Amino acid sequence: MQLLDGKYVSEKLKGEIAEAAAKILAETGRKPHLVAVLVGHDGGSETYVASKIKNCEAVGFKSTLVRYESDVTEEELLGKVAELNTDADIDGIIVQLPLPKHIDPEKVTEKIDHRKDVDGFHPVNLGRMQRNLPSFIPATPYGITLMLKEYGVETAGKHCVVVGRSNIVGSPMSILMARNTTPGNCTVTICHSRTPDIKKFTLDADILIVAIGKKNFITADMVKEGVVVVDVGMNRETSTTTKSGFKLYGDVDFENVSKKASWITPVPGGVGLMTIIGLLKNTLASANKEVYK
Ligand SMILES: Nc1nc(=O)c2c([nH]1)NC[C@@H]1CN(c3ccc(C(=O)N[C@@H](CCC(=O)O)C(=O)O)cc3)C=[N+]21
Repeated sequence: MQLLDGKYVSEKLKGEIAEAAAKILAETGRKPHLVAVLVGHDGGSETYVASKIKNCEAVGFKSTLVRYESDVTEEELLGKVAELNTDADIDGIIVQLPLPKHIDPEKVTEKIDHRKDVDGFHPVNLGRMQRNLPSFIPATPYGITLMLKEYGVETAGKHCVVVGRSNIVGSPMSILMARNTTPGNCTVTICHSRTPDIKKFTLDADILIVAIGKKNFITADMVKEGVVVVDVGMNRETSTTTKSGFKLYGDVDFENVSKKASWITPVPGGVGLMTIIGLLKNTLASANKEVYK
């Protein structure tokens, strides 16, 4: 088993991103600027947004955190997004998901100017990605492709099984792995809650990407020898042994599945760290007007 090490890859790519940001600063006198909007106090979201902000600062980006209480109205939030859209100093806007039930995430996602949509969730970006046109690619799937590329994992002609069909991971991931790109050119199967026998598909996977949100969902009997495993699970449980009071678990029984895998991502230290890199790279591309003029 070889580790797909998110810590190693993310540190390396952060170095490259920091160099590019320094170049922008030298040439234009400005820094790439990300605005993150956080609604409410959900522990996970707060941690992830804090990590995004911290990493922006680490690579020389400007970042702004906009906070609302969970009783903010949809109207107020949409108004804020409209204001951020027209602010010329802002390159990227993300609204952290999930949002409280009274706010429609689709409305918020579509309100963000697709030219500043560094989460890559806007329908324009999703459509452009599917057509292999320049676009912002959702941060987690983007980070996963960067990881596979860094380790030179072969994907062409392989059977890639994606477990989960969410808008932010499973669905865009399946598009990326089927595209005529590197990584890509896979035969892709998407499994979800209505797939009667998921094991039948996972057992045939050369590459298995799991984003379903259930601790230890993938066990060793569900995979074949030599499989490449990407664990997108971020299952937080309270813990008395960690200083944060939480412990993070993936969707894969790492201890046993790793014995059969050729490559595998750990949790933490895998995909989560690469998500940050995807976001930073999108923000950099926006500042450089690489996707939209
Ligand atoms: N609009 C929006 N964009 C997102 O990109 C988005 C979102 N909403 N909602 C929630 C998910 C989740 N997410 C993570 C980011 C970083 C880590 C991360 O840094 N993980 C570290 C450690 C985390 C820890 O220890 O708690 C790791 O896996 O090693 C994880 C998860 C972004 N998301």
